[in-house]
Amino acid sequence: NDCITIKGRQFFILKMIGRGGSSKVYQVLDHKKQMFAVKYVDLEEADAQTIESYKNEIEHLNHLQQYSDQIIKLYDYEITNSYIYMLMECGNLDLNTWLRNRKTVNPLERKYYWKNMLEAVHIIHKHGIVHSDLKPANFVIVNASLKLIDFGIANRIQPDVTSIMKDSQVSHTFNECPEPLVYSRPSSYRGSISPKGDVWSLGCILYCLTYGKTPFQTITNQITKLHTIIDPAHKIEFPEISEKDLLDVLQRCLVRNPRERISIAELLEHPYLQLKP
Ligand SMILES: CN1CCC(Oc2ccc(-c3[nH]nc4cccc(OCC5CCCCC5)c34)cc2)CC1
Repeated sequence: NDCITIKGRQFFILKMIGRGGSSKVYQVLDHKKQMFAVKYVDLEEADAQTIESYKNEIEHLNHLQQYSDQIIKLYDYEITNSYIYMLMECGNLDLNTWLRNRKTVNPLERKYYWKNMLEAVHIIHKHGIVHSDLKPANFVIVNASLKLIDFGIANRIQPDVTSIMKDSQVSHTFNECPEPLVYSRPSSYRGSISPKGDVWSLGCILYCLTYGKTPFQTITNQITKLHTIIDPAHKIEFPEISEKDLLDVLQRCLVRNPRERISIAELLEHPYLQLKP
C-alpha cells in the first residue's frame, strides 16, 4: 500500500474516495489507525491564478475551523510548488451519493441536515464568502451530521471544461453533471454574486430531500432547463405535503427574484427549524 507523508507524518492509503481533474481525495490511516481524508492537488499544470485560488480556499477553510462544527476539519496541510496535501476529517458518505441511494428520507433527519447546511453556509457568508455552486456533493455526512467540505473558491482544474457563462462569470462545468445547472441561481437577475444565490441552491437540495428530485429534473434538455430556471412565468411545482413549515421554506427559497427570496438569517429563525418532529 502506498504512503503519503505530510509535515513528516506518514499516512497509509486505504482507497481513493474521489477525483477531479488534478485533485484526488484518499481515505487514509495514520500510525494509530486513525482515519483521515487527504486531498492531493497536482499543481504541475496549474496556472498562478489557480494556485492562488487553492491557497485562498485553504486559508478560509483553516480560519473558519474555529467557528462551526459544520465545516469539515482541516488538521494540517503542505503546499509546495508542485503539489498540495490537505489532511482533513473523513466522512462516511457525501450527500449526493446518500440522496441517490435513499428513496425515502426521515423527516427529522431532513430537518437536522437542513439545520447543519444552513449553519455552515451562514458561517461562510458572515466571512464574506458566497459559494455560488452549492450542491449535494459539497456536503459530507460525518457520524450523524452534515459538514461543508469546500467553499467554491478553488478553481476546478478540470480537463475539457465546457462551462457556461452565467452573470459574466465562468460557472459550472456542464460536462461534470447537468445537475449543477439546477442548483445554480436563476441567472436572469444580473448583478453581483449574492448570498441569496446560495439560498436558491440550498432550496434545490431541500427540494430533493423532500420530493426525491430537483425542481427541474423532469426537463431533460439542458437549454430548455436553463430557460425554465430563469423563466418567471414558469411556476415550480410544490406537491402537497403534511409538513406545512417545510413547504413554506421551499416556496420562500425557490423565489426567482433574489430580493424577494428569504435570507439565511430568516431561515435559521423559521418555524420549520424548531426541532419538534
Ligand atoms: C461514492 N463514494 C465516495 C466515497 C464515500 O463518500 C465519501 C466519503 C468521504 C468524503 C470526504 N470526507 N472528508 C472529505 C474531505 C474532502 C473531500 C471529501 O470528498 C470529496 C468528494 C469525494 C467523491 C464524492 C463527493 C465528495 C471528503 C466524501 C465522500 C462513499 C461514496
